[in-house]
Amino acid sequence: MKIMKVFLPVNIRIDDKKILFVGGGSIAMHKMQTVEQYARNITILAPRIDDKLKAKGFCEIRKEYEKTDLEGFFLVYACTNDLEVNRRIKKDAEELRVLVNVADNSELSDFISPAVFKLDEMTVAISSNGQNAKKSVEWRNRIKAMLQES
Ligand SMILES: C[C@@]1(CC(=O)O)c2cc3[nH]c(cc4nc(cc5[nH]c(cc(n2)[C@H]1CCC(=O)O)[C@@](C)(CC(=O)O)[C@@H]5CCC(=O)O)C(CC(=O)O)=C4CCC(=O)O)c(CCC(=O)O)c3CC(=O)O
Ligand SMILES: NC(=O)C1=CN([C@@H]2O[C@H](COP(=O)(O)OP(=O)(O)OC[C@H]3O[C@@H](n4cnc5c(N)ncnc54)[C@H](O)[C@@H]3O)[C@@H](O)[C@H]2O)C=CC1
Repeated sequence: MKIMKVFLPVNIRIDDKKILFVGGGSIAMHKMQTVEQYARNITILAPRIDDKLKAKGFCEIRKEYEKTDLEGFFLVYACTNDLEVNRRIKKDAEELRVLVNVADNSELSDFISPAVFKLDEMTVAISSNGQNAKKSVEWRNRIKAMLQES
């Protein structure tokens, strides 16, 4: 029998760590909106990077992914539109002990992204164990509205 995936909620320290996004399209942009509220040491690696991502001024590497690109990174988000490349990133990251999020497959991910509301030092982070992202967003929005009322 296949074991069900389980994700432990943790707050992981990243101020002294490097984060890599492989792929610079709409999903990378989407994830960046949360990550950039916490991290500055971000690198985007892709042959083509969307203008909106470029405007953020993070480090850019304009090339196709290869295994050595992972060296020195703590977290990697595999966000290319090539599912085979995303799987290769997963395999390489495992070998190099880099924690990986595979945008198209939470089953292959070491970590997933919760729905976040941040206000100064306070954070609310909602997850559905990767099973119902829409519901996570809905809960986050309700809690956010409630907090903004009070
Ligand atoms: C596993 C995970 C990815 C990961 O992190 O690995 C995942 C997977 C999937 N998302 C899907 C759909 C959508 N996801 C969003 C948006 C967000 N998704 C996020 C997280 C996660 N989504 C992780 C699990 C989190 C958890 O545990 O709950 C948020 C919270 C955070 C972030 O991405 O940064 C971010 C809100 C950002 C914000 O607002 O702040 C919207 C738009 C919306 O609702 O606004 C749609 C509807 C699109 C539409 O219907 O058009 C589907 C398709 C099936 C389905 O419809 O459910 C899958 C399944 C799959 O791809 O396997
Ligand atoms: N987790 C989620 O919530 C969702 C995830 N997805 C998945 O996210 C992935 C990305 O989708 P989009 O951002 O919309 O695609 P996109 O087409 O906007 O961007 C793709 C990016 O990948 C880059 N890329 C392609 N091949 C590469 C390689 N060999 N090395 C490095 N970079 C490479 C491109 O240059 C581009 O920057 C897809 O696999 C899709 O299935 C899609 C919807 C929801």
